[in-house]
Amino acid sequence: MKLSIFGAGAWGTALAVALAREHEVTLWARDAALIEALAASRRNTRYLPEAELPANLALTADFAAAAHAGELALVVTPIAGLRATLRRLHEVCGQALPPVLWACKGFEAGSGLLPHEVAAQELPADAVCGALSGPSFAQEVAAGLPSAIALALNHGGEARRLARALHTRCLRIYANQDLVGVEVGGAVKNVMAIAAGVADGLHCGHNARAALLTRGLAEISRLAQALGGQAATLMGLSGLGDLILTCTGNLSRNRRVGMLLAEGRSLDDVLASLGHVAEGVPTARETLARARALGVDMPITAGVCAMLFEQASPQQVLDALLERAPKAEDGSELG
Ligand SMILES: NC(=O)C1=CN([C@@H]2O[C@H](COP(=O)(O)OP(=O)(O)OC[C@H]3O[C@@H](n4cnc5c(N)ncnc54)[C@H](OP(=O)(O)O)[C@@H]3O)[C@@H](O)[C@H]2O)C=CC1
Ligand SMILES: O=C(CO)COP(=O)(O)O
Repeated sequence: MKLSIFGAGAWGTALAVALAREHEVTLWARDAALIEALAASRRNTRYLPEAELPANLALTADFAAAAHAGELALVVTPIAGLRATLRRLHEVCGQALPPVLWACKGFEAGSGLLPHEVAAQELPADAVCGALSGPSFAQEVAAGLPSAIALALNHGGEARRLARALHTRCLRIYANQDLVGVEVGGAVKNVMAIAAGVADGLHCGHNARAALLTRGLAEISRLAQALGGQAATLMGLSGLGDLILTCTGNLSRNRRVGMLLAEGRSLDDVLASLGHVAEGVPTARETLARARALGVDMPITAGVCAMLFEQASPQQVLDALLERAPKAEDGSELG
């Protein structure tokens, strides 16, 4: 299959390396100098230095050429770049728009929209499109280590066809019909990973981390259901799976943000030192706004927002969470 990947950060590069083992892949980046460097060294030293780029991987900074090259477009920019990339794809391809998958995780800053809601504003109503999301650190996927991710589409038959076409022994693709659940799981686990990094940075212990993941999953699930997703999805790859990976794996950038905040570093300093996107930061604010509009209680997310945007210290946020009144495990009041 001919695939075009838009975005040559860590994840776009890893997917390109993995998918080029089976497919004809073109990787596009907006930065022509980056593409030149990749072509010269066959390595993305800026975003994924560990991986060698296979000889059959085509590289380009020409958006239209990449758009026309693919029978499937994969948008792997951060969510901040999703809207512009979809708009450009539609402009360039018109009626010939191929199926589009996005791999970004988050709510769009400013609008608070999930990726499929952004797509509904930028692509024609009959576009076949959806999300690729799940527990998948770029370095491990590029190295060919086994991973499993979900593919959720607005068209069930196409989801199954594309899952079959993209599936490999090491990059296992599971079709899913719950686009809302898959997107909410992928977005909000990054907020929880910041919280988990803080808890571990404050040496709260293993019990605390397990409690945080479990109560975090309850928050994510409440929000997903209020937005029309299904609870079962959040027990799957793009819910529990990605939550475990990102909250416990030291390769996570969002978890690293939390750990550095717990050391007393400022958010600006932490983000400047990261060298990569940390989607949980802008998404925390949007998650909380959407939750509040829907009357969904998300105390961990609120704590992360207080720390990121209201100068609350990690210890103050931890204390506030621990001082909450007891509740039933399903979130109801004890009465
Ligand atoms: N890394 C991972 O393991 C995984 C990441 N993801 C998700 O994939 C998305 C991308 O992450 P990742 O590749 O890791 O991020 P990185 O920080 O490694 O790279 C970001 C890339 O996106 C480009 N970019 C940034 N803003 C825009 C924009 N507005 N328009 C077009 N391109 C842009 C950057 O280009 P430039 O250099 O020009 O700024 C760079 O190539 C995120 O939503 C992330 O949550 C999902 C699964 C795994
Ligand atoms: O989404 C990811 C793994 O599934 C990557 O997480 P980070 O963005 O926190 O590194």
